[in-house]
Amino acid sequence: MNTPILLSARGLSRSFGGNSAVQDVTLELHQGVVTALAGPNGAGKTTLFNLITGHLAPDRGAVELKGASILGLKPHRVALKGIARSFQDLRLFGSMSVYDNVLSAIEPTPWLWQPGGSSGAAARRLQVERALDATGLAELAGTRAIDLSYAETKFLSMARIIATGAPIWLLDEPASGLDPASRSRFVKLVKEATAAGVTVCLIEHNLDIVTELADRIAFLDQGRKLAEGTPDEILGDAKLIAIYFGERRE
Ligand SMILES: Nc1ncnc2c1ncn2[C@@H]1O[C@H](COP(=O)(O)OP(=O)(O)OP(=O)(O)O)[C@@H](O)[C@H]1O
Repeated sequence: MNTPILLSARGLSRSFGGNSAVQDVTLELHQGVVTALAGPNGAGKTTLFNLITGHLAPDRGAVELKGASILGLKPHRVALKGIARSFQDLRLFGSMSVYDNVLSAIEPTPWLWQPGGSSGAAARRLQVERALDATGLAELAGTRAIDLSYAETKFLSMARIIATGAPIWLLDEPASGLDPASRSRFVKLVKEATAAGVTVCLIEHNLDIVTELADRIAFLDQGRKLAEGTPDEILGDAKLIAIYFGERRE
């Protein structure tokens, strides 16, 4: 990898009771690079995100952003440092409009990263409008989130991330359940962001999307990182593919 390491997680471990959800996992995210976390259900992918973003505390390990530890920071502090994330359950405000859902991600409260730190109301409106344009939601700005289609809610979740201007995106199954046309739009959106320098780590089960988007794949199984490499290396490894599909069919 030729670009600098932005985010580095080293030796992360976390157990729940006797269940080792994440065991000694090391992951480095390089600037502008798309890294996919792949692996069967229960492999530890979402837990790894939670350990990086401060939603869970690791039993062991380190997390550094540009060489400075962010371990122990609360999730909103991690977000303020420019690490935006999405959730499988999206966490939208159902009774609020599309516009307000996005605006709430960048209100001048200390819970999300503010590019420049001092953007005024007009600048925030512009950020919201740009994020809605980028995600194709501009015409739905006044619609309540609860009235959106499934695909539209997924793009609204992306719009909330885009509006923050955060340079690092951690996306948890952002394209799951999308129809082919929406999937293509999603792929284009991520490609545009990475072309502009955004660093992306995504959890994704759809191997077509992984192949299209990922520069690197980290493959997890039962809490351990079994392998990391290019999509060709990982998806061409018969043993890993057997683990992936074998476990998912159980
Ligand atoms: N808060 C929790 N309490 C107890 N066990 C948990 C908790 N969070 C995760 N686990 C367990 O940790 C393991 C890893 O779960 P995790 O959700 O990280 O896997 P995953 O790879 O993201 O799976 P999926 O692809 O199904 O989303 C699983 O065995 C899960 O049941």
